[in-house]
Amino acid sequence: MTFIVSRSASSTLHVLKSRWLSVIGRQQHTQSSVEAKLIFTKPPGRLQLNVPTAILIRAYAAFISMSKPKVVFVLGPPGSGKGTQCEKIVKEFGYTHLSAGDLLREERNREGSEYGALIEDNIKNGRIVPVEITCALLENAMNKTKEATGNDRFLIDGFPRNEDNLQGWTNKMSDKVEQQFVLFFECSEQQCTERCLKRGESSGRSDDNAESLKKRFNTYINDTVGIIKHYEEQQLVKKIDASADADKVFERVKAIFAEQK
Ligand SMILES: Nc1ncnc2c1ncn2[C@@H]1O[C@H](COP(=O)(O)OP(=O)(O)OP(=O)(O)O)[C@@H](O)[C@H]1O
Ligand SMILES: O=c1ccn([C@@H]2O[C@H](COP(=O)(O)O)[C@@H](O)[C@H]2O)c(=O)[nH]1
Repeated sequence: MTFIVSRSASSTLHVLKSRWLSVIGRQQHTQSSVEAKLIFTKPPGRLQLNVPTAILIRAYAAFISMSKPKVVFVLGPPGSGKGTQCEKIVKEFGYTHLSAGDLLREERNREGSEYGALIEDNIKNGRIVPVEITCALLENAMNKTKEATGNDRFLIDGFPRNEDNLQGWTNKMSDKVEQQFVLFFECSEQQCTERCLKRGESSGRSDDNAESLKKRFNTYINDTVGIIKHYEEQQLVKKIDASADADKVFERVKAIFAEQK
């Protein structure tokens, strides 16, 4: 018999966490015939339950999966409206928006960053920064958000963009997160370029110019499209026509998020 004494039902799973190793460490305790005694000691009453250990193990497995941050990747060509739609999703559905590009620009601007020059060189030329840098920035931002706000649902905007990104993320993060789906904004090069050039009149971005945009599109076609195909093969992609105005596009986005539990 395993005794688990807990102040309340809600804290029981946390108790289970600390007991998990000792429970599964002994083979006979994984048999469903072996019972664990759950004792809730929260006043005013004292509730005692006998629960098969196998059920506790399943509950704990569910708890572990529930407690993994949920991630939606947001992909599409430069200027397709990823950032614009992410802001709307944040307001309506309570996700935290993490733009890989914004995190890289922030790191580039950070005084003393050893990666500043390398990041700027890549951004200006529309190339992809090595995944070790981007993945570390993303993981750090996820942890900080979780700690500060408790929110563990993330829109990761503009990542993964190439094979190096995909491999690096898979190796380091795939066991730590629950991948919900990939939102893919489809929009023509001409329309996206027009949007970015217009944005360039005020954005101050070193890559919102015709020369950089040509390079960014080449990278998108040569590298990122393959990543979207990879997720399509896994039936993870939700494709959206992003050529309409932002509110119309959001109607389509909303329908996708509304069908998530
Ligand atoms: N549906 C839309 N119709 C017209 N303009 C849009 C639409 N969505 C976004 N924009 C404008 O286009 C520009 C690019 O949008 P946004 O920054 O959201 O795209 P993005 O995909 O995040 O771009 P990037 O990958 O280059 O960061 C912005 O100036 C934005 O206001
Ligand atoms: O995962 C990423 C994301 C971005 N970059 C670099 O930043 C620029 C700008 O990205 P936006 O998403 O348009 O803000 C992009 O062209 C890359 O150079 C990256 O390397 N890795």
